[in-house]
Amino acid sequence: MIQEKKPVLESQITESSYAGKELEEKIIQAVELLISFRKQRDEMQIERDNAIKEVNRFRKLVQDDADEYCIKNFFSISFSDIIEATRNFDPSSKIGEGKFGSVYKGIIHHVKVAIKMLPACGSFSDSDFQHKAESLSRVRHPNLVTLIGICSESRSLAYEFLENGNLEDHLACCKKSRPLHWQHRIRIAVEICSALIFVHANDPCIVHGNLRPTNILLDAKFVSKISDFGVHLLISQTENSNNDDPEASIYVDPEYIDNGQFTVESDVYSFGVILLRLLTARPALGIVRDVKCALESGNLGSVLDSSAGDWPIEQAELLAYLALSCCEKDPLNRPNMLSEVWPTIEPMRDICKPHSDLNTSSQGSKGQKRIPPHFVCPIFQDVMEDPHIAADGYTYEGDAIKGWLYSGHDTSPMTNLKLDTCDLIPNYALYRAIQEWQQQF
Ligand SMILES: Nc1ncnc2c1ncn2[C@@H]1O[C@H](COP(=O)(O)OP(=O)(O)OP(=O)(O)O)[C@@H](O)[C@H]1O
Repeated sequence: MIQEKKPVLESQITESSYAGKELEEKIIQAVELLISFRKQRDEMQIERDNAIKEVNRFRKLVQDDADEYCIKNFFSISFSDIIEATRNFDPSSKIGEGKFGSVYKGIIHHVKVAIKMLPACGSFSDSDFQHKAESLSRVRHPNLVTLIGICSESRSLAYEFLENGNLEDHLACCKKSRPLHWQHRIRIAVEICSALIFVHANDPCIVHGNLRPTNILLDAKFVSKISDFGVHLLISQTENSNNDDPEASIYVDPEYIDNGQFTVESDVYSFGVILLRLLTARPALGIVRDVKCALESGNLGSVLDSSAGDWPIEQAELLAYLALSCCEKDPLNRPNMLSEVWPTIEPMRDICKPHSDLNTSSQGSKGQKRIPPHFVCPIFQDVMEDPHIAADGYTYEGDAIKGWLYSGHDTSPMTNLKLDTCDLIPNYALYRAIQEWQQQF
């Protein structure tokens, strides 16, 4: 019996010894593969570490460049410069009067500026004031009026000068201001929203706290910019509480009146009242009630400002409801700027022509200059003011690409491919080229 099974067993032994050898070889191969994978992993880790170092070095370069850019574009002004620019505070140089003091126009270091005189006797030292103002000047956005210099001695702030005055004058059609077309108004709403999202996301968060149409200024192309943001940080508490303008109080969050604290929701409230003013141009007093009544009776058209042209009723209603929700008494019931207001109003930009097409005839001649195509934002189709490079290598207007990304896109607006990163890098070279080109006209 055993003799009979012997050949079978022997062949099985031989087979298993082959199988054993095969397994051994496979194990050796697997170990070799493992060693080579480990080697590759180590090499890749080194590559990754080097790439991180490179990215950090690049980020630092960009940051240094940004700091240098801000420093170069921010200057300390002597009191004698202020006196010269305002022609010794000549009334003819005065362009406005706010709750903190007068505003003059003038030219400093060849730059046209608006000089805001703050109360001289603040509770901050000159260096504290300088430091705070410099930090504010670094917060830049195309829809914020840029603070370009200060005089600590006289507590003066020099801002970029905006040619088309404030939004209040355009809504009230005073000081020879013309009514704005509804397309302008919707764009202005989108721009204010974008700037507010930006300052609220700043670290530390900046709440405007005094948002109203006199603080929304329009540049030569009718692009709107919020002025005075952060000014309350440069003024002592007592000076800050000095607000006896009844018109201004209509824009103030009722919650602030109760607890004395400005919050992000306070700006949402003021934004709501501004939106109602853009729609109706009615006096701010009673505007919430009037628009509510008109909506309830299904007759929003009766309160819309007809001097703005034929409002698209669907969008106007959407804006009116949005504005009313911003004006809710309880801050918790107000919408979030980024997640609720922006997605509602940003798409409306599509029905508005670019600012340049809406300009009045006085800007007509500017349309004749040939615009280098790379100066034009692929999204806004307008000359860029704040060009930023995205991960797809294309340069866009900062506001446009931020809006694109904030609204949840992670693809390139040009190639439709997924972006490796949502990081944006300011394109200073292009910015300077555009500035130089614009100065030729
Ligand atoms: N950078 C600027 N460019 C052009 N005009 C400006 C500029 N800054 C201010 N002005 C003009 O001066 C006016 C007064 O400005 P200011 O900010 O002092 O006061 P306000 O906005 O009327 O009120 P508040 O003191 O509540 O801010 C503005 O409404 C605007 O017409």
